[in-house]
Amino acid sequence: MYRICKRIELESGHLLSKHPGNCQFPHGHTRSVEMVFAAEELDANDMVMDFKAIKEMLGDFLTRFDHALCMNTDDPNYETFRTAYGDRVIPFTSKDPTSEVMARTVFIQASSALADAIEGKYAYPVRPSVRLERVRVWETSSSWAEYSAH
Ligand SMILES: Nc1nc2c(c(=O)[nH]1)N=C([C@H](O)[C@H](O)COP(=O)(O)OP(=O)(O)OP(=O)(O)O)CN2
Repeated sequence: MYRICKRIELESGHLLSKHPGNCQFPHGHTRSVEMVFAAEELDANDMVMDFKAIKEMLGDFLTRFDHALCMNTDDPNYETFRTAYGDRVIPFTSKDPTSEVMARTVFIQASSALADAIEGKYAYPVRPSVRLERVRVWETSSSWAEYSAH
């Protein structure tokens, strides 16, 4: 099995409304998002898929999180922040934007983008045999969360 990983870095703010400690207050992280794709065999270019394909598929989606604030829509201040900062406040419906929740959010988007890429909707071709293995979100240099299909 061959595996490749593309890492994208984001300056990302959030607050964890349910957290008992300091994480309930707005704060920021330099997050790394790692996306791992796998295939049994390499393609005609001796790749699982081109790294550039991953950026093409997911770059715009992830850029939305850069210099943005992720918030639980149940937070009592959500509407105030949203009114002040518009789409720079990214809603998480009744969930805290923990690393675990963000990893699952990116995984779902990456699964959908991979299906589109296999159908030929992007410039870089991707074979049907390529699969998304997991998404890992680094919150700090010592903490990460991962989401995978199994
Ligand atoms: N399972 C999770 N636990 C925590 C999350 C999370 O997303 N998932 N998030 C936080 C906070 O956002 C916090 O900013 C990060 O916590 P932590 O890794 O403890 O950060 P520190 O910089 O304080 O880490 P140290 O290694 O202790 O310096 C909290 N928990």
